[in-house]
Amino acid sequence: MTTERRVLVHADRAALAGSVAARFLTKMIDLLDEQDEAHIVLTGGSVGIEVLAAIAALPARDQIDWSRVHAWWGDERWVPTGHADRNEHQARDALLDRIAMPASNIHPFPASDEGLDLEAAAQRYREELLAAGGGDFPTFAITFLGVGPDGHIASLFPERDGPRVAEPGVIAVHDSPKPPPGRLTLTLPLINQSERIWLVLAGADKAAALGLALAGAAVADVPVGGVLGTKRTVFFIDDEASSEVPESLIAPTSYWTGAMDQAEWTVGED
Ligand SMILES: O=C1O[C@H](COP(=O)(O)O)[C@@H](O)[C@H](O)[C@H]1O
Repeated sequence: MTTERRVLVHADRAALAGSVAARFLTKMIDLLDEQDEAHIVLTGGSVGIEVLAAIAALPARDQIDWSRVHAWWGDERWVPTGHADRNEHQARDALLDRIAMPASNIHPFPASDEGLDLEAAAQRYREELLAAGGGDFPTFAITFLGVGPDGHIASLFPERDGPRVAEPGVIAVHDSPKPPPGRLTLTLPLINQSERIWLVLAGADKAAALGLALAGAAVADVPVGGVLGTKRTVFFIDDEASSEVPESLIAPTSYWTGAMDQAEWTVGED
């Protein structure tokens, strides 16, 4: 376990998405050289989906054996199958429909039209995770998280019960302050079992939450402050989001250096 959190600042959100996409593909190629399969966790949110689209745009995506990759989600909005607000729907549109990942490797949360209530849906996702991990939760190689202006991650919102849940698992959320009110989310202890957590956020409206989180604000008030992967925790941000980040936390960064169709980028250790 490392308590180190790195902040990599990019000129703008397009540079950020391209840089994260390139790092992701590089890391996946390395991981799949070392292990049979990898479980990844996707996020919704504006930058999270832009990152997925940037991955889809890189030719290096075809160097990944996607049959050895399993995709999960950190949270989902309680709306029907195919609804435009579903994080699953947006991720399929941006990336999953464009790569050769087998359908059985894609693990969306249940949707609101599947005949389950929120609690039963959370339980079903928990069971699916445990089955994939052979009785334990799978080890997530890379977990993407967006961050809301209020400091929420996944569907763990400030001043709600979710960030206080102390057990690794999946919970139902009935009172999300951001619509829709019903959601499903991994708990913070389960998110923190991820080897690498890559937070992606951009825009001046995220700067205050990020600054508070890095300054050690209480997790119940600023949930993103409680995020810590077992190997790496990296905040990929744009310049606008960086205004309240202490200088000492900003790593000498690696910026995207090439056009989206070139395999040219500089990467640090992830
Ligand atoms: O509702 C959600 O919002 C957050 C952040 O979204 P953003 O558009 O402000 O970047 C996202 O991380 C989460 O997965 C999603 O359900």
